Amino acid sequence: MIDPSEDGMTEPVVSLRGVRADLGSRPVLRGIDLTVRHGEVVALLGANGSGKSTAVRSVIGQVQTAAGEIRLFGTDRGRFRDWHRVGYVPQRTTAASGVPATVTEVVSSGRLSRARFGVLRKADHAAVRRALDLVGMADRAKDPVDALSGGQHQRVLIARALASEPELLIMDEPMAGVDLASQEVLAHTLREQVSQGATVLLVLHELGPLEPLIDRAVVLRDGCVVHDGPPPKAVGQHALPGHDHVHPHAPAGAEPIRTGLLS
Ligand SMILES: Nc1ncnc2c1ncn2[C@@H]1O[C@H](COP(=O)(O)OP(=O)(O)OP(=O)(O)O)[C@@H](O)[C@H]1O
Repeated sequence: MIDPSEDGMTEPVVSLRGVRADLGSRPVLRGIDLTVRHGEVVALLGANGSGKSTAVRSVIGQVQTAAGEIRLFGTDRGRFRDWHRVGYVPQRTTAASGVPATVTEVVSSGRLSRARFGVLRKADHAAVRRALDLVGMADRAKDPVDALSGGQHQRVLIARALASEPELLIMDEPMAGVDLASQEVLAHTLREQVSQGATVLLVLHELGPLEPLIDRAVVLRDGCVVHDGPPPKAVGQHALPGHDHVHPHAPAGAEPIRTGLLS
């Protein structure tokens, strides 16, 4: 029988094997394995400080790893150069504040990885407009990002990631601090991307409105993977719209694997 892992077509889009990372001399990732296959939507869940952001930041090379192997589209991360194939939405910060950039300028910066010699051409400007349209921000194109609400700002960061028309989207808590209207726009945008074949790795605190999109959940605790499989049901139900909290303990009688995964 042919081992599908040896078939180039089924090479995972993201693969981490035994990845360890230390931050400030403290072990934050303690040997994690994570695989995201073509077209999959994988949620990385876990309590505060469990290592979710560190894991995705190690994938895009923002965190140095102490051991293990990371591959992107089958290539060792150290040798990977096709960064236009990857769209990254960082955990929302106040990065925009004080920066006198317009919405279009911010989104255009996400297209530079595709632009030849760093010059945006007609097709690039069209891709930027498409990305703005996708997140419903075309009418704010000329506004300074400083003038936007938190949810609108997040939409702009997502448009920036989409501007390079990436095959892999990595998002760190895209729904955090985002108003309901923007959450719906983001869920819709993500649905569109997924229906067009995008592969998605999402850091989430709770599944929330993205729950129907999630194929698999990987749960971290103290820098280790404690669950890799179907999204934890108990958590999912509580994370549906109308539930803005996650119970620290699963109800009595719940399957052990689902108990307190996020606590
Ligand atoms: N630059 C750093 N230096 C030292 N420790 C760090 C640094 N960045 C993160 N940490 C620590 O590493 C641990 C994991 O952080 P990380 O941000 O990956 O967790 P997380 O699961 O994404 O948490 P959250 O849900 O709060 O974002 C935390 O204890 C955090 O305090």
